[in-house]
Amino acid sequence: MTTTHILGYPRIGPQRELKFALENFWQGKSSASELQATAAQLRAANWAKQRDAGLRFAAVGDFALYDHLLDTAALLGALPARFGFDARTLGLEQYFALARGNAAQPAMEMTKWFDTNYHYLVPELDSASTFDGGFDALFDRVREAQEAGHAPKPVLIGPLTFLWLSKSHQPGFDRLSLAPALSRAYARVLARLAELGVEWVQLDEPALTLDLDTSWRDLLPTLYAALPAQAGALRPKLLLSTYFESISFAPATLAGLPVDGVHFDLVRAPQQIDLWREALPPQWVLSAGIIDGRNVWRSDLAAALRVLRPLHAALGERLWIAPSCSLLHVPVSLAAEHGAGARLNPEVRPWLAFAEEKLEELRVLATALDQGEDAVRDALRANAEALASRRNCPRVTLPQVRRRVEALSEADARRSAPYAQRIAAQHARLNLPPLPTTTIGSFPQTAEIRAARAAWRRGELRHTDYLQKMREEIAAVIRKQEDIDLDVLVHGEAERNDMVEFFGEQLWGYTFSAGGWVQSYGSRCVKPPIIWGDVWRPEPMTVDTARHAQALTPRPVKGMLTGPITLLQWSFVRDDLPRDQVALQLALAVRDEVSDLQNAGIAIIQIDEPAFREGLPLKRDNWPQYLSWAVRAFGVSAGVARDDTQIHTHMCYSEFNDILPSIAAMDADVITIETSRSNMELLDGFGAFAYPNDIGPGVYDIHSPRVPSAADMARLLRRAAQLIAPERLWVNPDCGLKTRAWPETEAALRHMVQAARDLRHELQTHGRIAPPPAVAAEVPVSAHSTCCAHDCA
Ligand SMILES: Nc1nc2c(c(=O)[nH]1)N[C@@H](CNc1ccc(C(=O)N[C@@H](CCC(=O)N[C@@H](CCC(=O)N[C@@H](CCC(=O)O)C(=O)O)C(=O)O)C(=O)O)cc1)CN2
Ligand code: MET
Ligand SMILES: [Zn+2]
Repeated sequence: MTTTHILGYPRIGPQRELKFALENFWQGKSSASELQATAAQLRAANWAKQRDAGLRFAAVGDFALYDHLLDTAALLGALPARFGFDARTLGLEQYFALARGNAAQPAMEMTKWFDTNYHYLVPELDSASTFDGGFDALFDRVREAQEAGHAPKPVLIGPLTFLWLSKSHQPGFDRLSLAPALSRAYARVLARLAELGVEWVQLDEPALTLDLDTSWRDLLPTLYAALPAQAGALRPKLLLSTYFESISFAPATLAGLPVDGVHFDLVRAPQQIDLWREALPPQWVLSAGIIDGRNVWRSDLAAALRVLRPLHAALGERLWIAPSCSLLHVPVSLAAEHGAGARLNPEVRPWLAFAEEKLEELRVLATALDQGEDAVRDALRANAEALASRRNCPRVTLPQVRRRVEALSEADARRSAPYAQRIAAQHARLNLPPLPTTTIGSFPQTAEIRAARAAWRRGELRHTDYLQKMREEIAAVIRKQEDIDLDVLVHGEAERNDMVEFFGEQLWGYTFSAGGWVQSYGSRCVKPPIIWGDVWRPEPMTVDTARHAQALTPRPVKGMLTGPITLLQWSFVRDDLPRDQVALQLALAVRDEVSDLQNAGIAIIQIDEPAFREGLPLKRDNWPQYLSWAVRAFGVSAGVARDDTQIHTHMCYSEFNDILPSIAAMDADVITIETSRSNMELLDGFGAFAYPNDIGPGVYDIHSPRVPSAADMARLLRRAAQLIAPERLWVNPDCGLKTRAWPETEAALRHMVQAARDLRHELQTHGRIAPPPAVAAEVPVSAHSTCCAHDCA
């Protein structure tokens, strides 16, 4: 029989049960045992689903209360030393302190998992990291699954990926030196799993798909050296699992590792199978990741069978089939998308498969291989019909949209004058002081705002009443900003559920689930909208709101838009059109909005691109192509702005230095970026590269409720002023304030305005800004940048 399995299942729950259980626990509204009971129920339900779909194994270890990389660090006994915790006795309070910070320590750093919108906690290693003795939860989970009658297949981050994603802040320490100890720790974990009767373990090694340098490539055998060569008493069989790209190592290199099979992502990198078909070691299994784990489209089962049949003929039982990667990245089930409250376009619904439906696809594929296609004739026919209805749907392709994209010229993607000329026109129009202060767009999304939106969606609040409430909220934040004395205001984004979903809801070619939540980090989720057809903007999306906000104040209020690359990156995107084409369609929609905003008298328009870096391909060879179309798409959206319309962009969560020339080529008049967590280190790159336009380096971390002092922020600004000419410097927080509460927001902004005032005074009196005083031991903020700390509590 063909083995079917999954690399992991969503853990948030069909109704986001885990989110609410976590937030209740953090707020003291429920006990630890209630939280653990919810978690156990979710695991039991997930395993039952896997069994019902005929999967051979139940994935174990894919579930985590906060993050699975944190769980791996705990399992290995490799917790950040600065917390002083013993992994063997890790309690819930300590676990969440690592994830969210506590009074003594900022949280572990959080960053994006490869090219996804999932964020993991970055393990911190140093020369004292020993990996001896970790947290035992994984073994308990194995027993839990066994007791429920399942065959558990534990899922672990493999040693190479673990070490690659870890960081060390100890000067002069190279974490590569930890490889032998880490290898022994994995050997111990595997031996314990073998004792529990575990047959197979999946070691996730997505780092094998990256362009690693020689020192990292050479490390691979060392990292696997302590694992016994033969699967037997001391270790279970090992499936080396790779995803998101093709494996960057030659088959001969991997063939020497003591593993028993390999998993390939055949959705992102189907061509790699040709190389491996011949080279697969004779005892290994080949796990074909044939169903898209990153997107929501129903698979083409006939096409999948065309790939699988020859593999099945050649490999027999050594062929396994699976989704391309963990199903963590897709919503749980389409079951919630029927009946009352459903928002999905009914025409599009049959074209989709969320996690639960993907399990069923696996069952059909395996049955077709084992028993012949007749055994699943009806399912295959239904699949073919759904695909045909998608292919032939006249609403998917819109000739007028295609023509508009084709007609785009190079000039359309550029502003008509160079920055120097534009900025002069903008200074004349805006008349701002030096070091102008602003914020990134959103103000706290209060429970009241969300409740009003939920009531409106349920039909309990009339639309006009909802709109009126949002207008009142906007008026209140305008007054508040005037009172704080910010120079460039924002309307606060109260009316937006999410910066991507909000625009998707107003664009043609998009549809939305009612409950299609995907975990972004911890308890925070997103509901990515779905692009199924050609995109265009039927009418203005933000102009009324922008006009309303601007009418309330003489100060400039920024028009606030999400850029084409972020709209693309944070949506589920159609797979029947190249991404660059979808990006240009989105860019035209944003361009139309920019045009309408400036015609309505809005002088400053921000086009957010926080996902610009995230969209960068995993392999460097593919960077130039992406960067070229991504910069062009941004250029198309901004290119319509007149000289005296100031275009801002905003980026966060990014390692920008790799792509500075492209950021410069976007040619926004002002870029605001996240830098405070790295103590302005990020700005070194902008300084060295001589970034040409205005910059607002974030002066305070919005991920933590901590209120920085004016002196803290002045110190960062002084650093920034050494790298960027003061006349090009703006003063702003790192990112939007939607996850914060009002008291700390107001306090921090008042300090920020004070810091700007002080330095402005110094600049005007002395003609320069002095460097920051040398601090005896400057706290390396970057060493422990915080994450969502306390967001939800
Ligand atoms: N798409 C996206 N990706 C991003 C970011 C982002 O802002 N958007 N920011 C970065 C960090 N990631 C983040 C991801 C999520 C959230 C976040 O705040 N998520 C909220 C949900 C936001 C939302 O869509 N809210 C909706 C729906 C809220 C909701 O759950 N409503 C309840 C009922 C409402 C109530 O009574 O409270 C329901 O539907 O059941 C709204 O405001 O309308 C959450 O998990 O709590 C923040 C940052 C990177 N990636
Ligand atoms: C994740 S970037 C967020 C930008 C958006 N304008 C906000 O302030 O929330
Ligand atoms: Zn941001």
